[in-house]
Amino acid sequence: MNIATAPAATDASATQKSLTDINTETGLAEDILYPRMEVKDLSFFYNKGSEPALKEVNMPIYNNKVTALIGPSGCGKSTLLRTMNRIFDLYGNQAAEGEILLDNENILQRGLDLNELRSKVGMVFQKPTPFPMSIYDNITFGLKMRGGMSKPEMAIRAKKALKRAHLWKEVKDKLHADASSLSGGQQQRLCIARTIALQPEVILMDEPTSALDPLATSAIEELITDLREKYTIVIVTHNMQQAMRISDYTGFMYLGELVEFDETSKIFNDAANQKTRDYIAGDFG
Ligand SMILES: Nc1ncnc2c1ncn2[C@@H]1O[C@H](COP(=O)(O)OP(=O)(O)OP(=O)(O)O)[C@@H](O)[C@H]1O
Repeated sequence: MNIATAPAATDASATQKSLTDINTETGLAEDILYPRMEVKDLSFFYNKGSEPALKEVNMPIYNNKVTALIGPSGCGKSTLLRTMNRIFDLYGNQAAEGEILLDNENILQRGLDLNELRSKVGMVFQKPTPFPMSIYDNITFGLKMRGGMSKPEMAIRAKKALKRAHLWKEVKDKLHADASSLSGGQQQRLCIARTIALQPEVILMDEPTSALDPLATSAIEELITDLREKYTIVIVTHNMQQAMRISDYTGFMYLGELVEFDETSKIFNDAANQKTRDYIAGDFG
């Protein structure tokens, strides 16, 4: 495995592709691993001056990998996820300290264009949240808001996003039907398609399958595994089996701290920290 630091990026589409390198032993081209995002000494306060919900968290988010955040209820998983596209800016009394670098730029800096940030760092929530409009309009809504795209271009982008979200075949004949007519699992794939249509660099997922049945869950898991080719994904999950199945890296959190971060196989088979081992073994949580 090759590890490199993130290249300074000026063009999102250019950095969307993973860099490749030639493995000197095998002679084959392979991806270079680098942190697409880096969380540095991050502390987060829901109320200024109160106990922090995150305590000096440091963590890389590697490009074109799935990173899972696990830990007992209330340990700060969702809080960490939400700092990564500054959803917390929606509420006045909250504060973050430290840095989160996205392609070497600190996204916590003042004056950052939050709409631009959120189109680079998309988010999928626990419950499917389709807009009250047609399937097609759900996909093109963000594109229209952003502007600069013709109708035919938008139609091509929408089709691509629906295909990539494994939904095209199921909806191609009813694109103008109301999104609420879809099943829960289809609605969640629609929300993923809506996020993908904006071509983000990173996709954040907050327990995206917890409201779905096992069949819909496995469709989303398969989709996440596919999406990794093009996107960097961070997922919060309560489901240990799911973290094992779909993630490359796992961070175990406890009481606002990132206790351990490593390759998923290491965390689940040979964690360095006793607390992590106890949690994985189901001793608490
Ligand atoms: N809006 C809020 N205002 C004040 N405190 C909050 C708020 N949201 C979360 N917290 C607190 O921040 C801490 C971390 O919460 P967070 O939701 O990030 O945990 P979590 O690990 O995602 O939990 P769960 O697995 O139950 O979703 C908890 O102590 C929680 O009570």
